[in-house]
Amino acid sequence: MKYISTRGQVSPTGFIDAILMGLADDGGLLVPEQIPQLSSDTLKQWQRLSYQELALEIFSLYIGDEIPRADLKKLVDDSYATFRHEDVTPVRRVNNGLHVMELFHGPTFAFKDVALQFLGNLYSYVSKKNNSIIHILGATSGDTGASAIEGVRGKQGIRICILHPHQKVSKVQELQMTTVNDSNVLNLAVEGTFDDCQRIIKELFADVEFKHQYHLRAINSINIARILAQTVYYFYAYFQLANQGHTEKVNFSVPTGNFGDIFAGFLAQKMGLPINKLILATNENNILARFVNEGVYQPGEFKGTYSPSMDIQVASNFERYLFYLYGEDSGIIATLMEQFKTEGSITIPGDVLQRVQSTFSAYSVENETCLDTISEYYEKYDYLLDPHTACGVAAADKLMADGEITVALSTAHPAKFNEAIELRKIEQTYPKQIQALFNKPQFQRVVGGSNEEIKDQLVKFF
Ligand SMILES: Cc1ncc(COP(=O)(O)O)c(C=O)c1O
Ligand SMILES: N[C@@H](CCOP(=O)(O)O)C(=O)O
Repeated sequence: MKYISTRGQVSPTGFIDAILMGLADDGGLLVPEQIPQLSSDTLKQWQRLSYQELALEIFSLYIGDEIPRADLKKLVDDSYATFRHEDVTPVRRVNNGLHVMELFHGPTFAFKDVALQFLGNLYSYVSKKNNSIIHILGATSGDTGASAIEGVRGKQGIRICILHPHQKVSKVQELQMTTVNDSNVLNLAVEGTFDDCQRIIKELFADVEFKHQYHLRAINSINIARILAQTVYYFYAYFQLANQGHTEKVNFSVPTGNFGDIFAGFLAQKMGLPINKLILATNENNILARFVNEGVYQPGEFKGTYSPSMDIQVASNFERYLFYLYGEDSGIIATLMEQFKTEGSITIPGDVLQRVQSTFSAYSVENETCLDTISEYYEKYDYLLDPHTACGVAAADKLMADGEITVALSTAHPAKFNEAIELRKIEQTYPKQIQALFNKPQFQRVVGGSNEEIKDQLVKFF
């Protein structure tokens, strides 16, 4: 399998080079040259596979023989051995129409572990095998950072620097990142928003000379490995339901910020998974919901919400979706992204919007609705939702039709976001791994948001 850029100016490249490249060198995003197509026979054969077996099959399609199968199997097995649930991403029935897929059974209690345990091990494998230098630079609104650090802390040959918006992540997220005292980890708390952090790292990755000189690698969902790993659980959820006799198409409701998770669902659908609608749920930072409902992609005003990990205006994977929406025409994408840069918005015509709406429906969840949903599900079903998951569940309740089955992605454990939960006077017991964080010293540097200051920190650290 080769990987190409959404902007068409990078020669097709193999899987490992694509992972190491992260952001494409022309500023676009890497996508597979062809999306593998699965027959209904293959889907049937995969229906009884374990999570690990399924991951191995899906990764093999995208990696080919670049990694020997036995090595890939070991990478997969090691990556999911750290999960606390034997099904890795179990699906629970909540009521007749709604099932919740719990993606938070990994080491940092968020869905990011599913991909970042794998990517951490993959980087370690590549570093040893090819003698590559791995200097990771990432931006986080809280979960990616903690998960990426956990995936590589203490690993030989790897250093990681994570930018997070100072005092705009939850207390537990901050502790998960900043109580790590391994010498290969640097936490920079940026005075600004997540969008500022993401813009800085994208600009540093786009400075190809700097990127190559310091061997910068990505762990955010601009890295195609993240998307591929997140595709697996859509299949696994569908198979878990099929094994219970639900063979009809299902909806997936996805709390969305950077458009990585829902893009993984879109990719699964393009591979042949019988998905009805992808329900895109945002919080009050609703650029993507407005796009799906009105056809205009234009950042609004930043709002701090109860689901801080989705406080995102500019979605880094949106370009990948536009690429498929416009028939894989990299010329159009380069023009649209240039237009977004200069004019600050993209508007699509009515016929294109109809295509968007045949795949997605979208709902923007207000702060109070998010809390109401947490209270309602706790009281009615004795099930505690984290505020991000609550956005997905609220959107599913609003948008799914009678008789449909929807899987809502539960992207984080509620213990990570007690700031929201306690507003509804719900008392939760923290898992012991989270409780233990409160007694540890923190290590982070608070920095301003200029590229030069960050560069300076990186040069000293790497
Ligand atoms: C808990 C949680 N839910 C949902 C999201 C949104 O996912 P994505 O950015 O892939 O759209 C994030 C951040 O990525 C998150 O941390
Ligand atoms: N919500 C994310 C933001 C970064 O998203 P990514 O999927 O591109 O890594 C976070 O928790 O950091």
